[in-house]
Amino acid sequence: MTAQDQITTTPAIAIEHLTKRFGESVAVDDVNISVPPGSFLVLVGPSGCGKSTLLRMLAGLEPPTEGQISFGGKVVSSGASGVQTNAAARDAGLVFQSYALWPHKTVEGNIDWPLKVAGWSKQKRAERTNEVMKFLDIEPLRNRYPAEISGGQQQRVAIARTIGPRPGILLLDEPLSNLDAKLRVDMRSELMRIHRGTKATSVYVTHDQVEAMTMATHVAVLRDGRVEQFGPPDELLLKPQTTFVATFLGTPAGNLVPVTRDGDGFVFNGISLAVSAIAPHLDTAQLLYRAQDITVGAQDGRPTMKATYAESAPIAGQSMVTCMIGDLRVTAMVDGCFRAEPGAEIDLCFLRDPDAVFDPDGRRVA
Ligand SMILES: Nc1ncnc2c1ncn2[C@@H]1O[C@H](COP(=O)(O)OP(=O)(O)OP(=O)(O)O)[C@@H](O)[C@H]1O
Repeated sequence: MTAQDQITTTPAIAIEHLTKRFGESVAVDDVNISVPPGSFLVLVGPSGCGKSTLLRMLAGLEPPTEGQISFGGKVVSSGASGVQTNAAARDAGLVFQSYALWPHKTVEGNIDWPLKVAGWSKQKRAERTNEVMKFLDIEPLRNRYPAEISGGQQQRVAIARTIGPRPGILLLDEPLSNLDAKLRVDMRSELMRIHRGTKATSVYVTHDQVEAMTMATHVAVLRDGRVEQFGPPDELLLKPQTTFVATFLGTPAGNLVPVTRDGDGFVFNGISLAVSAIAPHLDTAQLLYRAQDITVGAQDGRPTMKATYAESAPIAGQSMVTCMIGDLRVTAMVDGCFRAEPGAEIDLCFLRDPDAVFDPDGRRVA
């Protein structure tokens, strides 16, 4: 069952045939995504793939050229009919990469302002401001100005300001990218707590696949404005439908080995890696091997080939070893600490059959 099939209730967000053109260039190209209420949808992909443009259309900051967006069954943007509910009336809160706090307002003033604009009474505003400051652990900062608090604290204030009016949809555009590595990891857990606490449906843009895989209930991998694959994170990781997804997701990313049919086998570098029966209709293919399915050192009965050692990095008690077979970069895993002289010849052993087989165009065939 795909993520799409699981939607039995009205989707919180339904994106249908959504396209955005800027002159001749297509930033978002016929995107279709639906998610149920309470989902954490992550839009992930390389720079320029259209993530921010898609989020800006969800926020009502950019009208679509074609297609439509519905929130809870109500159309909020439509290229055809010209419906374009303005940003403030969408029940959606937006958190940017740059926190954009009002510099002349205190922390409390920043959080209070959107409530005031929305017409909340003074007492209700005070109650809600205190509640979100407590929720985000920023009460002691209430009288400070943005310039007097750290980047991580500013980010918390920006989030508090956005969730204050209780938006049904939370839109987050690379909100952690200005934070250092440790704070990013802490804030990831924090954002998930906030997501659960607010019960909002969240859409989160990132180019960091680790962030995507940790936080998402649903992931859309974007490439050149199109959805390459959409589904729960595990489905994308375990069953990538294209070589792009297979090599974009996962830590370390999967290895793709180009092979050619030779008799009964698919051969790379003169060594038969798999029986050609796994893709009988193909003369050439690309085989996916996870890093953990390749190691250093020959083993009986398993295909082994010579490679040139490049580098290694420790990862959770293992070494992630990078080496070259001709022009092909391969990542393997070795238990414990492994180092060699860069340029040294090592044996690489393929421990298991390939995880997936792709045709020359990058589509999964097995
Ligand atoms: N206002 C605009 N006018 C013209 N082209 C634009 C405009 N905004 C975005 N684009 C183009 O649309 C494409 C998608 O841009 P977008 O910012 O959505 O990508 P992104 O995936 O968010 O990238 P990044 O991760 O680098 O922020 C890019 O080719 C970009 O140059």
